Amino acid sequence: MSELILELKGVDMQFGGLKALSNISMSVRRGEFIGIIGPNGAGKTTLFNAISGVIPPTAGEVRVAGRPMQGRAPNDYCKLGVARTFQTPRIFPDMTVRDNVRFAHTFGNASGQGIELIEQVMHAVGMAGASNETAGAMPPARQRQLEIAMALATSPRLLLLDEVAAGLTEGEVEEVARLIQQLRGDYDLTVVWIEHAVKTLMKTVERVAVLNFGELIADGTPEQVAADQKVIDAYLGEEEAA
Ligand SMILES: Nc1ncnc2c1ncn2[C@@H]1O[C@H](COP(=O)(O)OP(=O)(O)OP(=O)(O)O)[C@@H](O)[C@H]1O
Repeated sequence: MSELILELKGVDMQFGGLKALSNISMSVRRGEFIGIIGPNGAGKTTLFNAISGVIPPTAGEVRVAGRPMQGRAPNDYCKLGVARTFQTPRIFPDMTVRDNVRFAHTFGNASGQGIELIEQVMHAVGMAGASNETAGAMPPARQRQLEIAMALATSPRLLLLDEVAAGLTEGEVEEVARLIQQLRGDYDLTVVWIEHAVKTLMKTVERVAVLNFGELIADGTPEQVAADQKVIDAYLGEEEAA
């Protein structure tokens, strides 16, 4: 069996009276490409926060590359090769694209890859020509691309993408999907991708996990998940009608 890069066991996230994640258990093998779908407020971003140590879970266990992550600092996640993007890009708006990527490389590149990685990742996401642009002046879709470049500059093994295709046209979403596929191969990544663009996501990923009201209601191949009545009732019926 191939190596498990991520394991969740009985993960809960309690926000006061709200249980945003409830007893989530799932594993991700090295090299897998997984999509996470579910209605608004289902707990998808909260799951990323739990996996990346941004908001550690209130119960249960997260393991990255076999190591228990409880009590670890965000830097430890980076050292173990976890990188993520945010729904609202977290970039330095007054800095240029290159300086943003350079920052990520300097402070997050635990495996010590040389500075040539900076130009390489900008090229990989199609931003080589924009390296001197001010990051905050770019449209949101470009800022998300920049965030992907920043994530890549940390030399990740596990890349968590949170709605990197939000607000794009169907054609653009397809382009993003192709880019992620390409990066996955080129950088030997395990990818977990949260996205509402279900049609493209289902065609792209190998496995889909579905959250609803903080519970994992399905986890399987896109075909299995698309045929699952619980998923259709909770999400897909509504998406198709939209
Ligand atoms: N830091 C927090 N404090 C309190 N409640 C939170 C916090 N973060 C998320 N929540 C709540 O947890 C629930 C899950 O939110 P989350 O953002 O994970 O959903 P989501 O599936 O990512 O939704 P969307 O598709 O709209 O991005 C929501 O009810 C949200 O309001």
